[in-house]
Amino acid sequence: MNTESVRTGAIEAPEGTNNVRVTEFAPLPTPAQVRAELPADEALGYRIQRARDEVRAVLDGVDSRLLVVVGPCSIHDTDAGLEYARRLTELARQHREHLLIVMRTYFEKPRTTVGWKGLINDPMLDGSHQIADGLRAARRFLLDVGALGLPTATEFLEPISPQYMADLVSWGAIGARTTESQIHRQLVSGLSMPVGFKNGTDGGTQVAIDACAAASAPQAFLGIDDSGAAALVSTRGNTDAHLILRGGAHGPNYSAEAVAEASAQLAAAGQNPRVVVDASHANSGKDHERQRLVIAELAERIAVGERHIAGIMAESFLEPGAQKFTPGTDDPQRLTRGQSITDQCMGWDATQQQLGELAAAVARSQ
Ligand SMILES: O=C[C@H](O)[C@H](O)COP(=O)(O)O
Ligand SMILES: C=C(OP(=O)(O)O)C(=O)O
Repeated sequence: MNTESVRTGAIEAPEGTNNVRVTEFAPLPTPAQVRAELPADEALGYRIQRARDEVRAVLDGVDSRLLVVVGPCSIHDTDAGLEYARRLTELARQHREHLLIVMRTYFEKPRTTVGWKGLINDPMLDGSHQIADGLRAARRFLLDVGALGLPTATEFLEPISPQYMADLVSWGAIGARTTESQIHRQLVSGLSMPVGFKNGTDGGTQVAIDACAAASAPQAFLGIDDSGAAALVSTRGNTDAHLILRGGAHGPNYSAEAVAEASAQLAAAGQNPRVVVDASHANSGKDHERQRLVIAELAERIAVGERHIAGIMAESFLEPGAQKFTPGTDDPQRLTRGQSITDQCMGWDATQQQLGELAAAVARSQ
């Protein structure tokens, strides 16, 4: 049936009603297969458990350090990503008394409209969508970063991929575009690590506070199990859900007043009043130079005793800024090494300096 046959009343031979717009179903390896191919050893498992406990302690204010979730907007080149991880490992050691540094290892990108959707979705960066390879590449990268002793952070964008790699992640995020989604709230209720919900793209914090309440409750929903089979998933609830302030359509929300207001809203809702502040996204107008100013202001406030800020997020890579990249149009071989192909990032020198300032601020506050 098409609009012409509706207009004329002509009856066409039925083509079936199922999956009319699907062009292909390509089987993927199961989560159990990928985890068996790329296993985590016992020592790494122990370190991940410990890092999750430390993140929880910082979020709860039991550990007086500052959580710092820092790294590229997205991982598109695992070799450059690993070079960044090695450098960050050194900084994490240097500042371990004051900062708990967790590396952003983001493999799934939500897009405002269309664009490259991350290493899992398109690991060849050419629109070929070799997702089986993407899942393996993401897992391998997490293992390599884990082997350096650096904890990892990622955004969970949909409910299938976590089965392939969430065992290697110490801190998770739900993005501004999906915080209101019941699917994501249910997912978080079963995730093993602390997870932050971003405020909405309009700047609204209530959706994220509602998300924390939904995620902390036990849930039952449709998912997949280790063998990739559809399953009824029943969860205990994630009591480590928290709020991330990332600014919104009406501007930033990292001011002392905005943080205090969000914190009071959280407390009134019975949620953790301590928040993570994202120095990037709408808090910096997606301008990497502005992240520096945001972090400098937050450091000053932390130094003089502001207690509602449990953590800071920043986007950073080897080179400053970002380069325009469209899969299928631009040549991945011509990309500048170590520079973001999604949001603008601080370069390495600025990153070193900003983390130093944050560590000094925490030291002054203690
Ligand atoms: O952090 C990533 C981006 O802000 C988000 O994925 C949206 O990006 P886009 O507006 O370029 O699609
Ligand atoms: C997509 C991200 O952020 P937001 O959801 O705040 O836009 C991100 O942190 O990569």
